Amino acid sequence: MSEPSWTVVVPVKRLDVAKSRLRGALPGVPHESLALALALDTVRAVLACDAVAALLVVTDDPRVAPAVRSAGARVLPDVPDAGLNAALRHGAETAGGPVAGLTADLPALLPADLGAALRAAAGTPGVRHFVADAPGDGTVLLAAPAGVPLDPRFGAGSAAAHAASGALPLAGGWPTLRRDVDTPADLAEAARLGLGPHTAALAAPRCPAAAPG
Ligand SMILES: Nc1nc2c(ncn2[C@@H]2O[C@H](COP(=O)(O)OP(=O)(O)OP(=O)(O)O)[C@@H](O)[C@H]2O)c(=O)[nH]1
Ligand SMILES: C=C(OP(=O)(O)O)C(=O)O
Repeated sequence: MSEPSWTVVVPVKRLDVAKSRLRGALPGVPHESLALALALDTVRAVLACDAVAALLVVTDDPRVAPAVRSAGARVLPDVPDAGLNAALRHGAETAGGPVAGLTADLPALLPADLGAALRAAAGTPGVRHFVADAPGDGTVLLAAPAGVPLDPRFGAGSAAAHAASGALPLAGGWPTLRRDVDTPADLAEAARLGLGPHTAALAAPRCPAAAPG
């Protein structure tokens, strides 16, 4: 087993305003419960990854903080109303050392996929690396070695923005890492990969109606 060395920073937005593109994805399931489940399944996989030394969750949400703390993460208060990149910078500057920013919407994430990507990111010293999302235009992970600022450029078109900033794309497959969930279609794709327990509990098909007759 490789020596864990990475601190992973996972920002989680306040649940009442998070994942707006997912609203209505699971009829009858409160939206905040789904947003929380996505984050908890992400956190669970990060904490089970053998390349991760520590997990820092950047959040102000009163439901998220105790839940991720009890799972084993350290919690850092968010930078109020400053956005995802500010939250990532804040976490990375607090963490120090090799640091990887990760989105909190990866409910199918497997520790093995994350570990493989982090080990690949350690391959070229002194350089930042990123993992694009499944469509290839967004980013799910941005890794910086010790002494190199994370310099996050998450948002629309972030894969090109990270490449333009000098970060190198990591070309591994890692389907469960690349499958972030922004829309109901993304959630269906993630379900095909296999959801973590928190999201699966909400997304599991309702008991089929009793067969007629
Ligand atoms: N702490 C913190 N986390 C954020 C912030 N903005 C986004 N995130 C997190 O970053 C991850 C990826 O961002 P998005 O996919 O854009 O999430 P989102 O903004 O909740 O989604 P939409 O409302 O659908 O755009 C999500 O897991 C969010 O929880 C922020 O301002 N602060
Ligand atoms: C945060 C990102 O995008 P999205 O909001 O689509 O997850 C990103 O890919 O950098």
